[in-house]
Amino acid sequence: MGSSFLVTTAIPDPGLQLLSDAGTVTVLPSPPDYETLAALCASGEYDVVLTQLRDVVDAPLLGSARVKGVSNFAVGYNNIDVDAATRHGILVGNTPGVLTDATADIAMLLILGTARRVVEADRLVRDGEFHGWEPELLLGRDVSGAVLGLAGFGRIARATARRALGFGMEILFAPRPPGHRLVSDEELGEFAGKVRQVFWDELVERSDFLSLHVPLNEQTRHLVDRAVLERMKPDAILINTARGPVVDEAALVEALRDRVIAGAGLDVFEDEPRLAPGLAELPNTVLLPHVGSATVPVRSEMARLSALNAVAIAEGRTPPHAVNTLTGT
Ligand SMILES: O=CC(=O)O
Repeated sequence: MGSSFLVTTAIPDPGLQLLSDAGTVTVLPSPPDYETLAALCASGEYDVVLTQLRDVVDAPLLGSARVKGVSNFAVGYNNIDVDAATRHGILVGNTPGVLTDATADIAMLLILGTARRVVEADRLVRDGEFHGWEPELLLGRDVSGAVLGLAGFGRIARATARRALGFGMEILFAPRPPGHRLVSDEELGEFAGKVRQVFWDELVERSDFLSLHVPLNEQTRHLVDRAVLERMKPDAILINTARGPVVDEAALVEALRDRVIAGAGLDVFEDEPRLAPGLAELPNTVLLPHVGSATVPVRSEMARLSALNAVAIAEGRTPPHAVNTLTGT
């Protein structure tokens, strides 16, 4: 008998095909609420559940779950309590690598879009307010020569650095702030001599654009709070393509309103899909609906990887990308 898969939200080709080649697939008609997902996972009917970022897979759910694995359709897995999964002998898969460039493109787009006021400019044209070339219409700021500060220096931060170097930016980074292991010159590889490693405080104070590339965990939740925003340059712009809760969004709205910093480019929000009150009304922001990985080829690769992870876990093989290992189970 083949394996049995629960898919909380339909995924693109070839994901569902790979799953159905390996067994029975149940795709839920709409995203499940927490109780529904917990009950389905506890039913014993499924070998692996294929989840989305909005599916909360916490310790109580995992405690009652009768599944071999959870395959997340994302590189981030802050929606899953991985320690609890490990304790209960449940493997967790994710989809790293395939979305690195697409997400770095969105970081660069937000840098350019905030610098050159693209949302305001687009609105002006659509509103019929473009009356011809003017010397002082919608003046923005230069990206070339500006300091880009990268919080974190993993795959997506490096891909962003690669792009930003092409735009003539000066690049600083702080590895996984606050206060994490420094990156050796050897590990810098292609970036040796091109980017400079600094401590978190210097990164905050020197960046013209501060771009966040850290995973969400207890160390990084509200990493950017009012105190950090106040230490940024008054003309600095905050870019977030990582996870919303890394920023205290209410404090950000206040800081943008009070001109403590100049702008923000956000692809992620603290309580998606809700926005902090006031955020949508601020002109000095570019707001995207969490589309870092949203290209046709990337979503298809994510579907392939998450399905391969699910099938491998169901069949008792090592998945291509697991974020935990089970020893002694
Ligand atoms: O945010 C998207 C992801 O983690 O893949």
